[in-house]
Amino acid sequence: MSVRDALATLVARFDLPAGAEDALDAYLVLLAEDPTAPTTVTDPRRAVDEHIADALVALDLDVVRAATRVADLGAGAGVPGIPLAIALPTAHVTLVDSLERKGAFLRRAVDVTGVQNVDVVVARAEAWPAGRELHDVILARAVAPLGVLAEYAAPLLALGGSLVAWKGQPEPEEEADARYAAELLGLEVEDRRPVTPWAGAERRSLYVLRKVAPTPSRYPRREGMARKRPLRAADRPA
Ligand SMILES: C[S@@+](CC[C@H](N)C(=O)[O-])C[C@H]1O[C@@H](n2cnc3c(N)ncnc32)[C@H](O)[C@@H]1O
Repeated sequence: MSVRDALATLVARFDLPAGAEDALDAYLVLLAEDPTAPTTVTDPRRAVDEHIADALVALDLDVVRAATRVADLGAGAGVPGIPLAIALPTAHVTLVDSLERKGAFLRRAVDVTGVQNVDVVVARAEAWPAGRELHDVILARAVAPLGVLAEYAAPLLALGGSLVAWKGQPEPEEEADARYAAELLGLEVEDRRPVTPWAGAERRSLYVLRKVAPTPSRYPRREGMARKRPLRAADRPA
């Protein structure tokens, strides 16, 4: 199947708005042609599956379809935030990455796709106070273990909002740590949805952690701590 045919299939599968196919195609061209693109998946046919379909599969979740204020933490080359911003033109999407060179690429991606509902923030997720409690959905793919993501996301979510995290097959320990972190942060692990973004994709799931209580103001801990000293189930007081 050609790249255009594969994109047209995704447009139909996810009922994407007018103009989405051209915008996604422009994004694929940028990934393929910009030598600074921060991804190893630059071949457009592979990128349709591994970037575009993998991002859009989150539209299977009602919380994502209904989102109005979204942030993609550790957006890198723009996945999943750019494809989802194209799919959800009435949502505002903030792409957050800690590195300026990623921010520069993300700004180019916003330009070439023509998306109007996106802004780019260069900051660490845990050092972005302006984002606190603003979001109904936080997205994260390939950024950190689930418990660490919970600490990044919880303060940024409004009550009732959800962290949606792309995961392969986490070890039971990662899941146990995430459940413990969630308890401390005011989150609840609500769903682990197996997904098949493209034919043949294996062992992929979306975790949904909903914010059910205010996050204590001591979170996030200071920059780098969530990663360096993650909240662990093994440290649960007896
Ligand atoms: C492996 S890349 C994944 C990029 C993209 N989400 C994807 O799936 O293709 C991880 C990205 O997260 C960023 N990152 C790591 N820790 C971060 C943090 N605490 N806050 C913001 N960005 C972070 C890195 O700079 C990098 O661009």
